[in-house]
Amino acid sequence: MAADDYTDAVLAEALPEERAFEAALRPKTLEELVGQERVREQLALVIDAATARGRTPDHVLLSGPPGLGKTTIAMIIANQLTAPLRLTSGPAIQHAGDLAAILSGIGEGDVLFIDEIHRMSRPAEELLYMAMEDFRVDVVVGKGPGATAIPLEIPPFTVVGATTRAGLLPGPLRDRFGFTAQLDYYEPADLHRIVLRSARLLELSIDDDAAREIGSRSRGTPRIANRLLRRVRDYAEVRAGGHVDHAVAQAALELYEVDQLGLDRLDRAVLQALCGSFGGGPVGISTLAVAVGEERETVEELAEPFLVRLGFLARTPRGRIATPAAWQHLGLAAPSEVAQLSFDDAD
Ligand SMILES: Nc1ncnc2c1ncn2[C@@H]1O[C@H](COP(=O)(O)OP(=O)(O)OP(=O)(O)O)[C@@H](O)[C@H]1O
Ligand SMILES: [Mg+2]
Repeated sequence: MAADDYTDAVLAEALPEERAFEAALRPKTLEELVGQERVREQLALVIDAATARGRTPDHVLLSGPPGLGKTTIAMIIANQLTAPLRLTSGPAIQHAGDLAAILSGIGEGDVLFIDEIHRMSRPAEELLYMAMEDFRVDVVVGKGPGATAIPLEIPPFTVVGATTRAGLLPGPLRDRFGFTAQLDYYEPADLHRIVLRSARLLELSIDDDAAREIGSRSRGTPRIANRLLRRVRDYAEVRAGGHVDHAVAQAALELYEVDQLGLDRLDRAVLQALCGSFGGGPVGISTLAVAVGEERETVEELAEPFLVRLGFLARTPRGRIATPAAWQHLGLAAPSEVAQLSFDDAD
């Protein structure tokens, strides 16, 4: 079975076709942003203090898993500052010259959003942190003995960096951010509100308990909540006259093979192989991948993190094992020795 035989309903990364849809649902102000109370309050303070002083705010680093609102918050920051937003991304800045070109076009007070900032090249990183600190950089033109450094003054501006891998940022660059927001997975109550809000924007009629059901299957991730809502909407339009009640939401999610906890077909296949074929483990990840007909990377990157987060799967020095909760989720009785296992970290 190939990867695309599995549903992509619960993929945390954005699917190419959903950009416009996502853009339409993005909150535009901090007040509209659901959840993340601490981050919201801290950011409001950063923005208000800067506005009161008539200065550009500190550089902001947003870190956290895909789909939790980093791009959304970057746009909100520019919006609340009524500042022009310039967008770029780490992979687009492979040479220091790429960044110098961007910096030379910066205006006073601009917000420069650098998505996937951990993927910039090392020379570009160095140029960036000089620019962030001193608002000037030396752009080296030419090579070898004939090379000359041309100073470039940059008006005060604010960098908003986003990363799913804050640990990969070099210390000196990380230190240039005056404010770092670490985004966490959302609570079911927040996702419930996000689904209701999105339904309102989509002019979709939905019952409260249906919205809660969709939220609770969204793996703590607003992007997944919005995607599931869209699929439920399709189902409701074609099969149920457009209105989403609890039964419609449940039937649609069942059709898309997203279970009560947000596990999809691949997640369940992994758990079933682990508990069925391998008696709960321990089993190596490669063997487990072969058993579900997948690449090792697919299992490791798509299924395992969520199963570990749920406490269904543990990585031990001898291989992956199923926890008692996993057996329970599959409706199976765990062998008695599982209850006594200790869960060490494999790496
Ligand atoms: N706090 C929130 N309240 C309401 N909607 C949200 C919130 N956070 C994210 N969303 C919605 O979830 C979707 C994904 O958010 P966003 O694109 O900002 O995620 P991201 O962290 O930038 O993801 P990636 O790492 O893939 O770039 C957007 O459509 C946005 O509307
Ligand atoms: Mg983003």
